[in-house]
Amino acid sequence: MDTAKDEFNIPNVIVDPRTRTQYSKGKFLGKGGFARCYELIDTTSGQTFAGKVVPKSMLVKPHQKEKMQQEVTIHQSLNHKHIVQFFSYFEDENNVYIILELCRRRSLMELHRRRKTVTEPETRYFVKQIVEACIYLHEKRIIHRDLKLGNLFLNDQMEIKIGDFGLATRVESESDRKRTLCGTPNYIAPEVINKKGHSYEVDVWSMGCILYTLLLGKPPFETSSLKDTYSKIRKNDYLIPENRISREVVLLIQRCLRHEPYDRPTMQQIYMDPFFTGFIPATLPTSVCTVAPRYSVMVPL
Ligand SMILES: CC[C@@H]1C(=O)N(C)c2cncnc2N1C1CCCC1
Repeated sequence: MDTAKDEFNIPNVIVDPRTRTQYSKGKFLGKGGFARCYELIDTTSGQTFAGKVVPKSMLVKPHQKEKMQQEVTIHQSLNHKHIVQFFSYFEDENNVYIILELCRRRSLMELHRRRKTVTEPETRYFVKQIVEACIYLHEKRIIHRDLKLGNLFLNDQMEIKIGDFGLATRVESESDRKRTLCGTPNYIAPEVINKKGHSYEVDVWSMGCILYTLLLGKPPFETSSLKDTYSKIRKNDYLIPENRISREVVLLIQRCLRHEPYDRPTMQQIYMDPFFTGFIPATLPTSVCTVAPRYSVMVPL
């Protein structure tokens, strides 16, 4: 039973006027920014999607409209195995609807909360897919700017799908350094806090935070207040407990978390890092959402 306030009066059948596809409203998935999100089922094909429903009453200021347009324009232009597929965007008199690929196993945020730390093979498995998608994004001159566990979605095959391009931007030229970022990225880089120019390197910074959080169970700069966290980021003040993770991943995290953007590796260099020469499972069972996997090696009887 959806007891939303009437501004979200969502009809039980939603029609995409361009394709005349009819969707029936399914399970409530949760809130995402201004949106209430639902499973939407195509009544003809039976395929289920993830739908973001944003009331137009929330898009009155031109600035909000432009931000949403930018998110749609960027996301619509993407097509990659490890990026959430963008299917459609349309509106009716009350709402704007965005139709996205459904990821039935939620995100790395839920997995992290349940598992606390994950094994190095699992980390290689997940981070390899994230980096492949980021190489694709950076080649298209797109910076995600808000890579975090909650935006790294998982489907039933436990494959990573990067989503939420709400803070993403396009780099006009190679020398272009972005100066503004409207919103608060979760794993925010020092050059963004200090309002210096920023570019692709902010996504590498986030990768360092993601590696650290998955392997050590909490973010590198976490404190009880945002101000203190920003101060630790500015001072590059973080610790990696020795002997809990392998030497090469300590070195990789340290390189991704270098204070100066130009000292950080590119996504391509991360992909070639010795860390990825270690064992990488070809697939992961959905049980890893709750318990560590056991890797078995076949030996002839
Ligand atoms: C539809 C919004 C968001 C999302 O972007 N995707 C791709 C997604 C895909 N599959 C399930 N949920 C998704 N979410 C959740 C819904 C509530 C908060 C974030």
